[in-house]
Amino acid sequence: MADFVVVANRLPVDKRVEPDGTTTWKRAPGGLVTALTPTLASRSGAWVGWSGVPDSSDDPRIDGIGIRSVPLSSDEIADYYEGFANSTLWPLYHDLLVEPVFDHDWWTTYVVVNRKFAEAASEAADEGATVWVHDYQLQLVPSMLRELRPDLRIGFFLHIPFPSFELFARLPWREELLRGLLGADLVGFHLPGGAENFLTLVRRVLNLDASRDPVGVRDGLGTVRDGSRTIRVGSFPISIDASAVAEQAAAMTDRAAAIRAELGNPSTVLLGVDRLDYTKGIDVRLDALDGLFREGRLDPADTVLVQLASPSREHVDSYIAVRDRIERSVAHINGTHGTVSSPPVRYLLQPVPRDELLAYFLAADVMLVTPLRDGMNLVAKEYAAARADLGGALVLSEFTGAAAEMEQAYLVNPYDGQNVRDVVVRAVTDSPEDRRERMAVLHQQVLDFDVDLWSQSFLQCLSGAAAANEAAR
Ligand SMILES: Nc1ncnc2c1ncn2[C@@H]1O[C@H](COP(=O)(O)OP(=O)(O)O)[C@@H](O)[C@H]1O
Ligand SMILES: O=P(O)(O)OC[C@H]1O[C@H](O[C@H]2O[C@H](CO)[C@@H](O)[C@H](O)[C@H]2O)[C@H](O)[C@@H](O)[C@@H]1O
Repeated sequence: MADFVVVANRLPVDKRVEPDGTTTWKRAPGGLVTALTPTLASRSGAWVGWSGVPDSSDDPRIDGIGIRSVPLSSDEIADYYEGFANSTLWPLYHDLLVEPVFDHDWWTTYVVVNRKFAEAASEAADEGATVWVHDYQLQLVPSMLRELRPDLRIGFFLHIPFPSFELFARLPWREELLRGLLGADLVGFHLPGGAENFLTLVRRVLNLDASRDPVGVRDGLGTVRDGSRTIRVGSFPISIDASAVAEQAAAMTDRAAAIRAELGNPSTVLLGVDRLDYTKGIDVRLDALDGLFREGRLDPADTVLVQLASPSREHVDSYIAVRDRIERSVAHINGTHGTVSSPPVRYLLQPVPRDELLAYFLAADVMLVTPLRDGMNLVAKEYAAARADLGGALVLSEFTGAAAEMEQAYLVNPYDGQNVRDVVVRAVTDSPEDRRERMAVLHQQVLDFDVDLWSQSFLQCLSGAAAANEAAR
């Protein structure tokens, strides 16, 4: 039984089946795991989640974290994960970048799978434990869990944007989803705008008393009154373990120089690092590069874009389509502007080891982060943390959560191709002093507002919110 339980769609471990048939587990390198490991280890913690493969129920113990697998069948993965989570909620919450599918069978499976997670959390949690539920895949878990275990302190955090009334209200299951979230004592979003959208929806869809004041960052919480309970609503921008990133990156300078040499020592190295997702705007930066070569503003013989993409949600139609689009665009640029020996775009569709990724950050003159919509975008923060040398420049879409904090980046509107091209040229050609000044602010900013601040501020607000509800009870 655990005193602190994290519930997330994915477990913080990767399962590997070796060639001889044995199974090994490795801690996954994600930010959430890094953020929560100290709390999990110090409070006898457990993590409830799915292994990422069908029908897996092993419960390994990693770094003092108790793992509790929620086994999902292939049909459940298709309807809950690829279907309702990633073909209904993901596109709807990301401003309809593709058309969301509304399918009643997917919804039924979403309810069934959310109940499995709630039951597993209920079994893992000690009397009065704190349970922190994460993300859009599990929005029904807070209320299901509260019904099973009224003694628990329950927090919920959404990692992706939370949409306006006009978008969210299209969901046939809008009331159920809002009610699901209201099982928590504290509901957290990256940005105040998401929290304010939630308060408006609760007022208009459920007719509950919800505060109207602007929500602050890490304080100035909103409130919803639901019977005798008060649900707090706040903004907690996630971050990274910036000092660890800076330290690891500092050891990679030789490899960074070797990467530049492997690329033919061009004057300008541009870099993109993303999950292969249509929200990330990989095509936006490829179009900009094509345009800049055509306009003669960048020289294809002396410029290289390295695009590191990690495969994601590969069975979902919209992900198959975006992969096709990107690969055609890479071939077009290399075919039109390159030579056999020096293609201007180097594209990799595979996850890159962590150290190597940090070396690419150091090797890049300009990092291109151009999503059409993104809850936060940790890549932007990792790049700024890695550049303790104050080199490099960050081009950052205004439509990321990170842009709200990283105002010294070269901000772009990814929907305005002309603007993207102009800003990329500025980031490449600005004086070294101007670029250094911007990077100094960004680097310090990610060191000051790190992932520890994110988790501690959320957990502190959760403790206050839950204590108030317990007193009222
Ligand atoms: N090709 C890649 N190889 C290795 N790691 C990657 C790759 N692409 C993305 N990542 C890592 O995955 C994480 C992505 O987080 P984020 O930018 O917040 O977006 P999302 O969670 O939507 O994928 C970062 O830690 C980043 O370093
Ligand atoms: O689990 P997957 O389906 O493979 O997807 C990976 C994760 O993608 C999403 O990440 C979001 O969270 C980041 C951290 O808060 C944020 O920076 C980013 O903007 C979001 O897109 C998703 O929300 C996670 O649940 C997935 O695990």
